[in-house]
Amino acid sequence: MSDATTIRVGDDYDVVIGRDLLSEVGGLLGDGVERVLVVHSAALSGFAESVADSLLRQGYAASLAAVPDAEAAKTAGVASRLWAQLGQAGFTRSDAIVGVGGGAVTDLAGFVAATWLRGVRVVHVPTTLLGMVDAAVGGKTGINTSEGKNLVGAFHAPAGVLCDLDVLATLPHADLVAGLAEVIKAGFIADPEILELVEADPVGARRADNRHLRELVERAVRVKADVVSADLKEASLREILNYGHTFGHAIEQVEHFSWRHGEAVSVGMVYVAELARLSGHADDGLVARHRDVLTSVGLPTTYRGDRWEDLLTAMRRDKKSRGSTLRFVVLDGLARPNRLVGPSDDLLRGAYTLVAGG
Ligand SMILES: NC(=O)c1ccc[n+]([C@@H]2O[C@H](COP(=O)([O-])OP(=O)(O)OC[C@H]3O[C@@H](n4cnc5c(N)ncnc54)[C@H](O)[C@@H]3O)[C@@H](O)[C@H]2O)c1
Ligand SMILES: O=C(O)C(=O)C[C@@H](O)[C@H](O)[C@H](O)COP(=O)(O)O
Ligand SMILES: [Zn+2]
Repeated sequence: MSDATTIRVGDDYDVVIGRDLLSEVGGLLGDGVERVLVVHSAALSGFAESVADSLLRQGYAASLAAVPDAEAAKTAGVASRLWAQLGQAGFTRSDAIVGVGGGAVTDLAGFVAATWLRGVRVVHVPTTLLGMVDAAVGGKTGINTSEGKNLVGAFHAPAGVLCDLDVLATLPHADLVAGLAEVIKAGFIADPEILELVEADPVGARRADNRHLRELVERAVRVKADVVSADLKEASLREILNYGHTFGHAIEQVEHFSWRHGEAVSVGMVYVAELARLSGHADDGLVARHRDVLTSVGLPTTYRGDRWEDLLTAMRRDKKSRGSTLRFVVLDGLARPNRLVGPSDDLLRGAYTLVAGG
């Protein structure tokens, strides 16, 4: 761990970023743990076995739980199977769960940890860029229901997060690019230096061997750590991390999760940038910068599904809504997040027309 960077989140836990770290998970579990359940996607058992082997060598009773890949992991049925496994293995409050995988797996593992015995420790080992910079950090856990994305969940901070950049070597290119959406989001809401790094070398940004990868990960994690340290339960400030997500989650829902989360958030950021411009918050230059930087790394900026009514229904279920009033995080300028409350139907549809390409 000598070359690793440690970012503290509140007074609670560390996010460790570096290389060759998979055998270090035990060090993040804390005292008194005997049993560990390593939850991982069935499609990705190699990393999970490395983690479990290192835990066994350190004397933990580690076992593996394979779950379906990607969004198929985030269901009540899968959570229920894990609860059964924990019950049969006699998991107590001094035992722990380790989530190894992308954001879908860590959201599920975190949710099961939050609910088992009303809360046991969880350590996350994110294996996607998106997981490292966003999903594994901050304690939002959850599963989907047929009505929408992340509608059931809990805030449950992890005991630690281990980001081993080496694992990104096997990540499919499209998933790496999808992770850049949340990196770029952190740039727009709080750290413009991120945007400058991506804009200076967008081709490099799309590669797992990007020489700026570690700096991008560290900067995005710092943005997230600062926000959730101040507002874990999303009373107000934390909403800024939801930039682009109202429309993004609606696309995911309407398209039955055939879009990657990062791809949908990319279009969602352009949608909300247009909404900000139409409502007098953002200027033309800021909207153009969204399209330019997202396009430059290969992310989508249009949605051509012609599903406005379905999208609107899905947006109304957004957690930032209050009663029948939709609320959006908008930018008044670069790194100047604000809220747009109750935009008119004309405004909502006007922004949709602009991301639908005409
Ligand atoms: N809790 C939060 O704060 C938060 C934040 C952002 C996103 N999310 C959630 O995260 C999820 C998206 O996460 P994601 O983008 O990581 O996608 P994902 O978890 O669906 O993983 C994408 C794909 O990459 C594969 N994969 C993962 N790591 C790999 C590796 N190293 N090598 C090869 N293949 C690998 C997975 O098997 C999967 O097929 C969504 O459900 C989203 O809602 C949560
Ligand atoms: O951590 C947060 O807060 C976020 O909003 C980060 C988002 O990138 C993430 O996708 C989150 O899961 C969305 O949460 P939700 O509350 O809109 O379900
Ligand atoms: Zn997100």
